[in-house]
Amino acid sequence: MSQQPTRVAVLGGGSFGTALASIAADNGCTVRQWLRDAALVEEINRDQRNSRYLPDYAINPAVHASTDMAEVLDGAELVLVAIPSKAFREVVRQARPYLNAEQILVSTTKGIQQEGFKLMSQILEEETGFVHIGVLSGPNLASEVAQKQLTATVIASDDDLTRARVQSVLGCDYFRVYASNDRYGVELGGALKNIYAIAAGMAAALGMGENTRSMLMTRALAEMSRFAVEQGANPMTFLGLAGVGDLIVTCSSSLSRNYRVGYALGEGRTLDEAVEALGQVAEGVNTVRLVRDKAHAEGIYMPLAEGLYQVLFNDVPARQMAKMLMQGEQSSDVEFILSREDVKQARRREAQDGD
Ligand SMILES: NC(=O)c1ccc[n+]([C@@H]2O[C@H](COP(=O)([O-])OP(=O)(O)OC[C@H]3O[C@@H](n4cnc5c(N)ncnc54)[C@H](O)[C@@H]3O)[C@@H](O)[C@H]2O)c1
Ligand SMILES: O=P(O)(O)OC[C@H](O)CO
Repeated sequence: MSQQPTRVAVLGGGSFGTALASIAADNGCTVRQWLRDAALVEEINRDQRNSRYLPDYAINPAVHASTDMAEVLDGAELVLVAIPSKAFREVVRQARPYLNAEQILVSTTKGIQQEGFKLMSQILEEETGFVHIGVLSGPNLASEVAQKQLTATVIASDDDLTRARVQSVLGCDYFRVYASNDRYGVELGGALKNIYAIAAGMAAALGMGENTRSMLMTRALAEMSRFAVEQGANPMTFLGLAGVGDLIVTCSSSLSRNYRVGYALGEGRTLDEAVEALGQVAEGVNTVRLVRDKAHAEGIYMPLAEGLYQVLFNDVPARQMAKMLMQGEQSSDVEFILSREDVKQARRREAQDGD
């Protein structure tokens, strides 16, 4: 008996949503994509192009786009939500009347909601109360995924059906889907790395070298893991694709929007100019503010996030901030091996001995 193709709905007509819709269609799924822009819908259905977000890429003709949420969600077994964090809850609310508890809902969005410091899968949970909820995150520059460059990602969920279904719908010979049950850690990794990608873009524009980039990325990983542990995530997740993997690609590539915002700032543009020139969402701009405020409130040591916040929102020149960061505490390399407190104590003793 032949199996029916899986019915997949993608909410969002941006670059990542479009790339994922095409993968699912390549895998033989029945795919519908929801967009609010009628002209783009027409273009996708007529020309198999998304000239606004993925201009150079031919979309699988089996992807059917629509502005009609009811039509897109009708019969969908898997729903991928690829909407920027600012509009995420609003779109899930629009979708809610057409969703049912049998469906699998997966967020692909790497951002944080200001109210309550909520991650996107928590919003899916709050708005629906469903059990089949997951997060897709990893080193996944949409345009490379669309070009079928060999890529890997992570599906994170404590629901094994969600993990297995996403692996079968999206996994193919150029896109590998690894599984995790640390949904919170995977999702936090995806959101946090955007902060450091802005800093890396800025460092590149300022002509800083490869040693600097390596230091920045490695200390970013230490900072992200420190924050994650304080929030109750498993720090081991940060050794995987959704942690260090995504950090590497986003801090290294001018295809990253966050990196590009940082680069523009490093060239001397204002934040408003940098964001406007990008014309798309760089989630890290908002995330740095939220994470910095939370770190402040909870006494978590995050010098890089603090420094970037000062550059972005308090007009501190990036070079001056880099200098200040180099004069900060010389602490432990890997805090899970040698604690920051042990390093501090040794330095205090050394200072006393020197007196
Ligand atoms: N682009 C990537 O390389 C990539 C890769 C992995 C994950 N992501 C994550 O996926 C999320 C979505 O990314 P993307 O690149 O597909 O998005 P995008 O920024 O390219 O586009 C977002 C889409 O959402 C739509 N949208 C925005 N506000 C809306 C609203 N109020 N109502 C309805 N639609 C709205 C836009 O019209 C657009 O179609 C991002 O937040 C990002 O963190 C992106
Ligand atoms: O373009 P960015 O900076 O949103 O990054 C895209 C993806 O998150 C990379 O994995």
